[in-house]
Amino acid sequence: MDREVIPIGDCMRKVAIIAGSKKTAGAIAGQLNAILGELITFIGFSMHEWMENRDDFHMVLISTHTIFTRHIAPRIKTGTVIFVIRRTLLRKSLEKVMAIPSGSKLLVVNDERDSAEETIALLRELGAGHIELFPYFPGAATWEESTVAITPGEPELVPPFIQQVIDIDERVVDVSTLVDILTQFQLLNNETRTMLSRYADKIVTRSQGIQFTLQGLLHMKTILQRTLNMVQDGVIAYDHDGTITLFNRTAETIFGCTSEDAQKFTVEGLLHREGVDPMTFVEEWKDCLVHIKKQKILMNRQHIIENGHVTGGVLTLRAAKKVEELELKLRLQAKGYEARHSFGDLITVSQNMIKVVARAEKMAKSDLSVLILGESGTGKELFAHAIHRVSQRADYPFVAVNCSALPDNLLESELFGYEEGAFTGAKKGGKPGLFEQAHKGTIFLDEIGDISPNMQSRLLRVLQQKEVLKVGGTRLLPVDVRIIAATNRNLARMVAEGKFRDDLYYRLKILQLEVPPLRERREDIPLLAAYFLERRGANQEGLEPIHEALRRYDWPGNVRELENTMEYIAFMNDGHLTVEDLPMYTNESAAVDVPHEWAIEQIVPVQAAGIRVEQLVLEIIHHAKAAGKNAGRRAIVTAVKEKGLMISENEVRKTIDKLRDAGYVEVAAGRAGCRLTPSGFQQVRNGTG
Ligand SMILES: Nc1ncnc2c1ncn2[C@@H]1O[C@H](COP(=O)(O)OP(=O)(O)OP(=O)(O)O)[C@@H](O)[C@H]1O
Repeated sequence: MDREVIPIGDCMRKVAIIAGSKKTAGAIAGQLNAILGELITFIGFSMHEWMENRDDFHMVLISTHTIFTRHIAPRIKTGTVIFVIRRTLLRKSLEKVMAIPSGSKLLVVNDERDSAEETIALLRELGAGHIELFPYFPGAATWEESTVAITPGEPELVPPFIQQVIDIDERVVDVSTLVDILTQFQLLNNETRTMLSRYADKIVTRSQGIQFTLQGLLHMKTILQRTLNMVQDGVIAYDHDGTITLFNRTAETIFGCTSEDAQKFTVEGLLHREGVDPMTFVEEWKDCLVHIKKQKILMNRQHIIENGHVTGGVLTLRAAKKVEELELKLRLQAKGYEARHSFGDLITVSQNMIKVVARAEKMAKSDLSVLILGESGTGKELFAHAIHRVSQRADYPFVAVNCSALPDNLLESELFGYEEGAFTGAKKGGKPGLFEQAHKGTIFLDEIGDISPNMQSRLLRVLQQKEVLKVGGTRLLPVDVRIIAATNRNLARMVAEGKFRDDLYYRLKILQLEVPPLRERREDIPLLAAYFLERRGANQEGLEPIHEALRRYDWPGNVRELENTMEYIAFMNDGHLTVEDLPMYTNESAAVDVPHEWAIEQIVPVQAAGIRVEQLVLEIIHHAKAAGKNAGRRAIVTAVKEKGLMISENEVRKTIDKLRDAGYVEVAAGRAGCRLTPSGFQQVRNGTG
């Protein structure tokens, strides 16, 4: 019958035991308290003592069916959880009975007829069919045919004519009743199951099913523990509330404590004791390096999930030796066969970019090819690394190839490898190709838009057939590689113009990611600038004047150009850096051009040309500085002339005074002349923009 479980907190669980006599009830309560007393309190009552409708117990256990039906049933409050206790014998007691010669006739002595008959029924049920048993209790008719009696702990009731008494001790509560009680209180867990199976070992379980299950559990746990003790890694299993359920020998060595001691802690508590932050426990751990007892330990954690819920987990711990292997792995990374960047390395606050990152993370989960489009320096390669790192291929190589860096024939032998003697200069024994090296991993083909038609068809074949043919080879080699390709070229247009194979294009672009240029996410500029400076440990002070200039610049070389600029600034910053010192303004080709409208054919006085003189002078100063020239009064007059305009030196002086008063220029002593302040620079941009 399905009953409701009892949802109550610890320490409040109270169970009444009702039996024929106070003595029996007390004995049963004593047994149960000895087994489950830490979790539940059991109190015994004689059936006469039990008051009608008591409601201060969560459960009532009754010693026999007869007592329940004849005496107690009408006196129990509706809704109370009731069980009739099943009792059995200790294993050693049954062994005594089984040793009695077949055909013997024995009395079974108890305090009441019912009890004596129940004991006989129990002995029969437990397999004592080889002897004849007769009930005996105080007041029963004397019957002297037998000289041997069996009694469950009541030798004082044995009649005097009996010569031998076999005391089979008090009956004990059967494990099936314990299971019922624990289930009802939702207390059936790994710990109580282990306790039950130990108990079941001592008694003769009345339910064979339960006996087998529990013995099986104990047996399995023993085998598991033995097996885990042979494992070289430390293994710790724990249940939903962190209680440690298994702790193997290596774990004992690592933590310097016995499995028994460890099991007094929760897994978090144990790690905390070693100074490992249990907060990191929220997520799954993978190759997490921690220090336990001054030893480098590599820790992995996996959740155990049952029916969609985390019901526990397993921690594995690897000692220093394995860590060395990881260091070897890191050395491999340096060779370029492992992804160095993850999504965490991608700095952005741009909503636009955040969406691209979210798409990339989604794409990473699939195993399809990815095509990453974007201008040079936008972070395409960074995306490729990050995608690999969270993909199912993360534990295998990540091989990056820049397709435009090598001539066609070299790229071919790099990608596909070659057989010995394939061409003059080919290495003895041949060479494996990068596809082969990337087996089970990812190959990143950067600048895919630059590959020749021959390479396009070879690549297409690899994608279609998942096999590579080495240069000079005849044997097809199966490879399992995911391709991530990237280009800053307009592949769709190249396809339309017949410069890129459409079949290859469509295979590559199954998943397509477009990384926006930096000028379309200017909000990222200050963040990236600070990040690059910080990465170099550079002084970030005194750079306020140039922040606006950085934000306004178009960054044709995108994040890479910004990174280089910040490297330059980190090196140059002496606290007096100005906008004019920035590389993009000192490099003439990249400097802000003087706008077209200034270019007037004839020599005309500036005022007559209707030109804003201040703006023109600002432009000229800026242009001169960007070209690395000085911007004194004379130079400005000349520059104005070159534009077909006319201005006197006096006018230039007055204009400069005005500009200085407005805070747009600073006038240096000597030949250096004027230079723009940040607001002067902004004024130039406003005027030209
Ligand atoms: N969002 C970002 N956060 C931090 N660093 C970035 C970011 N985007 C790019 N970078 C850095 O900028 C540099 C250029 O990025 P990357 O090489 O990935 O660009 P790319 O688009 O592949 O360039 P190309 O097309 O020239 O190969 C790298 O050093 C990269 O780490």
